Amino acid sequence: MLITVRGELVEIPSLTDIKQSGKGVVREGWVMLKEEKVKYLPWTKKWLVLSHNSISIYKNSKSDTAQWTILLKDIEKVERSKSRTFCFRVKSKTYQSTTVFQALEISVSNNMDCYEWMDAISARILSNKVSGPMDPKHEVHVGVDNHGKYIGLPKEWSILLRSSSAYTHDFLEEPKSVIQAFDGYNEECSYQKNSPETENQVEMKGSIIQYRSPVFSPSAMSDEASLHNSDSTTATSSYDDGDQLTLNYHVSKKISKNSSETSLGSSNESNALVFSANNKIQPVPSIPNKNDVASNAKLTEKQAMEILKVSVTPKDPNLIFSIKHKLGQGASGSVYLAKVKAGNQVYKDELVAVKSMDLHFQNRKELILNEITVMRESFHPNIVSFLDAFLIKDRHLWVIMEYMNAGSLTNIIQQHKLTEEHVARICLEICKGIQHLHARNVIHRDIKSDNVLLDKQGNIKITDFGFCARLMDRSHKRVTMVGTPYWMAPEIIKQQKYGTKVDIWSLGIMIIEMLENEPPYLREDPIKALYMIAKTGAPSLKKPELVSKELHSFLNSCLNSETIFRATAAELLNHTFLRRACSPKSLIPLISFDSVKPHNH
Ligand SMILES: Nc1ncnc2c1ncn2[C@@H]1O[C@H](COP(=O)(O)OP(=O)(O)OP(=O)(O)O)[C@@H](O)[C@H]1O
Repeated sequence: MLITVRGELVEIPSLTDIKQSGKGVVREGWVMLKEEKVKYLPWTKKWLVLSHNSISIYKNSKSDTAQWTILLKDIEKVERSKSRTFCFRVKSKTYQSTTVFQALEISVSNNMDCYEWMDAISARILSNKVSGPMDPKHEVHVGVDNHGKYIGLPKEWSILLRSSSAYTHDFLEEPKSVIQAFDGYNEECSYQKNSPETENQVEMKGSIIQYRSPVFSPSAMSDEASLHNSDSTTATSSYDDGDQLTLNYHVSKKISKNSSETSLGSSNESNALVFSANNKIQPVPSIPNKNDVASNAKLTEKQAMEILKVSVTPKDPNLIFSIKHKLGQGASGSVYLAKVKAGNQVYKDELVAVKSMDLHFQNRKELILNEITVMRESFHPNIVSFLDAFLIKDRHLWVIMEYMNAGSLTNIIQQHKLTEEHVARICLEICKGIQHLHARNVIHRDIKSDNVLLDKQGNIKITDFGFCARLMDRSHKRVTMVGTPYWMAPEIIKQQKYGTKVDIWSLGIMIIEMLENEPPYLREDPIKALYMIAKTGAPSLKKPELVSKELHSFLNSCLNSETIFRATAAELLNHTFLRRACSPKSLIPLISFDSVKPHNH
């Protein structure tokens, strides 16, 4: 079908075409909708279909011809709306032409459905803004010529380096260190395109530049919606209040070592980092091999799904929990605050945190298994407890965790000046959690303030086990480059064999965060930060004179480039500095602020 959009003829495929095309339907279901400006028009029930490049409105699920199609590239933003319960607004870019609507209000059956529609549309809007190359292949061999210049750098790396302050005399003086940091990125390139997340990224064996999925602020509704048929979920859920939602794009660049390892079933390890918009970097998970996860087998996607299916509780979580609002957005999904519905005796807490992941958009399902397995097995007062997991329609995985009602240590660091007694308490609790993991030969690999959560009683716990690795035994070492660059130990960056002590280095960096509000080199480009860590080793404090001897000594025990001289968690627990720890109660003034405001990006 041809329609006119801003004077241009645009071909709109029929629903049969969309379904038969390789990309297919991303999401479809019944909605109530109306055009915002046209007040007198009633809400009408329509069949909404999201494809990779458009949203189409059909009379019902059997109609083949769209009544209306909106190209995603014409959408300016997606935000929560208070016009109706479980409602969101799709706002088009302002055009002169009257052929394009200004804003569509879409109401669905429950809060989660609303978020999932918004997330799905937003991810697609982003992927329509950034399109990656299709299927190029080439060999990349990086080297240094006689004049000290790089030769053979992948184009993406050149761009990154050129746009990076790292491409200055520092790097030009020591290109070998740069190459050492990038070592392993020199294999055959391949590009992947298959999910909102991967579609937003150019991926090759040497690097992935990823534009991360949009992040929403939390929900804004007030009462239970009347249920109308939605294909997306069948049960109702109730929610509490919240604020207006707006859509933001968090752009991130992701770098991984071996994209071949991203294919499921590979037992190799991957080097993966996400460079996020605020110059923080998040890791892209490595494919677990036989030492990761509990499983000793190479997992295909199908096998991972089979294991997931038997690992979850076979119930509809919507009948047990009501979603209140969004707490935050992670790389693999969104985290919501949820209330356990009345009459449920299974969960002792009234409030829980729900991490919801759309498996359709997860091409590394083993990592989710990794997270669930380690959390489930790591029951400890300093590790966020796993409570349950559910799978909705074999697609939406809900991981239920204990709710940490004071948010992350990052929030606290940003709002308060911590005393050494506070720092000692936090280190003591985190060391206990790390020791518990290390005693089980588990390396967390992503210790940082973002992954330390607190509650209002002053309890401190480690979370985010997506990147952890299990060693065969304590003498076993790994080489995978996983972590968040600013917190990464030099041996990981240099691709040397490493063990549990990488977590101790990251703890040292987290102490610097607590003292100076941010880790060293945060203001540098991630690539330069990697280089600086590899080159400099232990970073210096900005104002060492303000720090006690005990804390200096503790920090030095963590931040020793020579791993044999770096302390173990057990050794740190005996360090005199930790004897200065304040009581958990003394942390309460730090968390009395509204630290867990609904997610508001
Ligand atoms: N148990 C919890 N209680 C309270 N807030 C939580 C809990 N778990 C996560 N959050 C919050 O939700 C947000 C996203 O968490 P998540 O673990 O998904 O983030 P991430 O580590 O960035 O993502 P990913 O694990 O997908 O890479 C964070 O801001 C975190 O503080």
